[in-house]
Amino acid sequence: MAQVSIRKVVKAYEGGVQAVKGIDLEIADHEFVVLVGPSGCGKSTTLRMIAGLEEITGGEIAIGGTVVNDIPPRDRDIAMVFQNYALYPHMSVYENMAFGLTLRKFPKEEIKRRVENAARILDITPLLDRKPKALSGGQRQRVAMGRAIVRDPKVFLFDEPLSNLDAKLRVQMRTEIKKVHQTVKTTTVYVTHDQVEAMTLADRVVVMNHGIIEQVGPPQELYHHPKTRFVAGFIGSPAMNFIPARVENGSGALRVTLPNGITVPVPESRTARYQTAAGREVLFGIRPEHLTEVKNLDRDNIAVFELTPEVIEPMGMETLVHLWLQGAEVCCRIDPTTPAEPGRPMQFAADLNHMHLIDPESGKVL
Ligand SMILES: Nc1ncnc2c1ncn2[C@@H]1O[C@H](COP(=O)(O)OP(=O)(O)OP(=O)(O)O)[C@@H](O)[C@H]1O
Repeated sequence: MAQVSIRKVVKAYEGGVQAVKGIDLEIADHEFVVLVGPSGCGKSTTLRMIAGLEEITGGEIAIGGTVVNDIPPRDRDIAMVFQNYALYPHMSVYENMAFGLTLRKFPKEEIKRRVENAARILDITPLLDRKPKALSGGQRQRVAMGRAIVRDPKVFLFDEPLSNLDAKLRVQMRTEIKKVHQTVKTTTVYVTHDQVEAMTLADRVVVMNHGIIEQVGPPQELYHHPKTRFVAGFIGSPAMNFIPARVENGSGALRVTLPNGITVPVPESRTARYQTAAGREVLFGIRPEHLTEVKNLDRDNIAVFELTPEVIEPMGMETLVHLWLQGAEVCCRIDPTTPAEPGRPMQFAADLNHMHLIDPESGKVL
């Protein structure tokens, strides 16, 4: 049985904005699901409907098999962690973590056991007597998570919990959240606009755009097999290159022609799939990591062609090369030891096992 079921859920705000346009999603027990998408895509609204903080306009949400449409937030057996940790300033860390249980009239001993256990998981035992003002941002975030853990709810809901932290702390807390989930295994729904956070945390990523779900899948599946241009461009950093191209059928073999007379042969394994695109304009999609300097030419399905770098960005572990092909920006990832200079043409190799063709009209990956 799914722990959270979202069935044909619609949310229309007053004034007619349809923030969520009939989405379906089944979240399994113990699963960590991340809702990700650009600002305004409806991810927070979806989370708030699961929490009961926002009324549902249509459809139904069930938690643990019970439809909760008409059940108030406090009776939904969920715990929510927000970006502003909302700790009570006059209470100690212990009291902040215990508060929800005290309200629910848990026995003192049970409260102590749960708070101490959560403090151990989060490594904040030495902080239990402190007040929130004597804590760093990361420590406050741990206390906020502690408050959720002690409740032992069916579902954790996280709404951009790391967005107030600096870049370094974000990465640390991300690992911390993953570690906590591996320990307590509580079903989690997590909202972020950061695709790296989504990829690193999720068992399954839900990519939302304009109030709909574009694609749901494990991180690797979204990376390797995006179904739409939106997902292809959203997942991965730097983003996938989209180069205007045309599919040609020459003497039985399919090939893709790119600007500047560059031609790439379609790998045999893709011929049947792309046959219907013959004679059509497409977008040739390739990630920067699959468009590199020429090195291991023994691999199958490599196309080599000359390009002229325009901007070079050394990143330490790698170097990014930017260039423009008839207006389309193209980014390539090369080894930092490979010499590259703006204006000096060099050979690049495209790994065609990782190419994508996209219908420019529908945005669908072919
Ligand atoms: N209370 C509200 N009243 C009217 N419209 C709203 C309200 N809350 C959100 N919206 C609108 O609904 C849409 C989805 O908002 P939502 O906050 O769910 O998006 P989001 O993907 O979480 O974005 P962000 O990352 O910016 O929070 C947006 O167009 C937003 O302007």
